Amino acid sequence: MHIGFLNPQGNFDPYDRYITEHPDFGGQLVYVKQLAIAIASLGYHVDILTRQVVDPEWPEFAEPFDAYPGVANVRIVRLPAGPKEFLRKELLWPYLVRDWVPNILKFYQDEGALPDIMTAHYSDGGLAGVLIEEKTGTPFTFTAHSLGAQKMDKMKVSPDNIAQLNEYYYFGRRLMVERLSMNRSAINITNTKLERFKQYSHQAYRDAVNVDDDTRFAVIPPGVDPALFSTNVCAYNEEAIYQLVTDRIARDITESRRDFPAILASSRLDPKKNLLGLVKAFAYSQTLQEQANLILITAGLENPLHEQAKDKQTEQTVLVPIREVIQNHNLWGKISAFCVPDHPALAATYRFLAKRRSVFALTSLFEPFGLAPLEAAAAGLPVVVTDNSGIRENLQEGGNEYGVLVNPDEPADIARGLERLIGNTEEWERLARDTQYWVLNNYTWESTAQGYLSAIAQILSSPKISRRAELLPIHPFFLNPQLDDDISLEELSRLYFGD
Ligand SMILES: O=c1ccn([C@@H]2O[C@H](COP(=O)(O)OP(=O)(O)O[C@H]3O[C@H](CO)[C@@H](O)[C@H](O)[C@H]3O)[C@@H](O)[C@H]2O)c(=O)[nH]1
Ligand SMILES: O=P(O)(O)OC[C@H]1O[C@](O)(CO)[C@@H](O)[C@@H]1O
Repeated sequence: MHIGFLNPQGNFDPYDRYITEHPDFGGQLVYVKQLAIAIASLGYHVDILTRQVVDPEWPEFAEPFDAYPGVANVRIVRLPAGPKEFLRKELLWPYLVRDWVPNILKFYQDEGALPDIMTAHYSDGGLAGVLIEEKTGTPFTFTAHSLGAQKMDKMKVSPDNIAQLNEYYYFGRRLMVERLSMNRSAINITNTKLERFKQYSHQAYRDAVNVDDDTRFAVIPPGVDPALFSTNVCAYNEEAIYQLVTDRIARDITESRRDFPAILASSRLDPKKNLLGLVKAFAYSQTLQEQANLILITAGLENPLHEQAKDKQTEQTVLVPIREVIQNHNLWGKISAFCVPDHPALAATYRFLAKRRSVFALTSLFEPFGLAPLEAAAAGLPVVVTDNSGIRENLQEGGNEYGVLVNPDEPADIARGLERLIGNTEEWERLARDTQYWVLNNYTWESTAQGYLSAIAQILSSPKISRRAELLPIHPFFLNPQLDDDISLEELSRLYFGD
């Protein structure tokens, strides 16, 4: 069997140099890479279809074909879409319609056959899935990873700010495509039940899919790579990374505090990750400040507390407010922020900081799932996690507790969660040990791959007609993108706020 993965944004670098640096590298790309490799290792042919980027800033993404070293059966296929240079994911829509999808069809026409099925990732992959199926009948699964309506909720989109936010995020296009993708996919794949029942039943997706219909959903949890994230492995540059972290701490933290445990977060600089809430929690709690430093590992910037983000929106919505809290509460010397070069380095950083009983925090305003706390726990850190996340249902599996849940909107509650672990050796050791064991034994990419393969087998053996409710029409903008036809603010408001 031949499976295509539709994933236009970000890119796939065989050596993972950019996972912790690239602005559009996040959980989804880790997920697609690991899943593709796991499926291929079970004997299937996989193509990861992505966008060709010819850009001196990201030179590794220019070649049309690539592969992961030592991995058979996975091709990375890069096809042009619009301008040559890297574009953030929100700007890709028209180029996917005009170039990327036609280029995919041409590529397979030249090869003689299309894949048997596509797996589409995120709304942009979903659009390609919809258009390819419309033209060729090739079915697709849809994995949203993160839905626009929840992002809008947490950004507090209102009639007053919707126009301004839509200019940057293109929420109209995103919601419209998400509705189409969940409506027309053969199966929607979610990380958790909560994602299926709660996130997909947002009113913005009404009439697109019935969340109670078991034939339309498969809940398949993601995995963690134990060759990277565990306490029993060493990164190729383990000692060098320990030195890098020591140097960054020495650069930012007052001398007498440099050996303190860390409250550690690692994420993209996106407002939804709520690093601001974490900084506020640290500012709120004298207990935390007396016993720990706050360390923020953020993609792309060497010195985020002092260096401007490349993107104005990121600077204004994430970094400026964080610096204000630090300034107003006199937290300089207690906070460090930096980036690490790659995923092995991130794992090494976790191991280094676990030795001093640090705690990992993911305080996102909302998080569809959250690979980051799974990775941190696998590398030996206990985790404090937003209760507005898909992973929360897993953290409390079978009456157990594998992490401390906190309300991301309440800095005092985040502080309470952290205080349970910082300086509390017994509790720290219990949670670090139990959570690591649980993650490494339950979250494997092989079982994610098995979940996809059984969903795919079901799709390929069932008659097409039974897979769908009423089909939603494809909006004209996604057939031939003309600005005049773009999803209007009225359409977006109707979708999001209801009639
Ligand atoms: O500065 C950085 C940059 C990247 N990473 C890595 O990026 C990934 C982050 O993944 P995740 O925590 O899952 O967040 P997102 O990038 O936002 O991923 C989306 O897709 C994931 C897979 O479906 C879901 O788990 C998320 O909830 C969803 O928001 C992890 O592998 C991290 O190691 C960092 O930790 N720090
Ligand atoms: O915050 P959003 O827009 O929902 O996007 C989440 C997505 O962003 C990325 O982290 C980076 O583009 C993807 O890996 C992930 O699926």
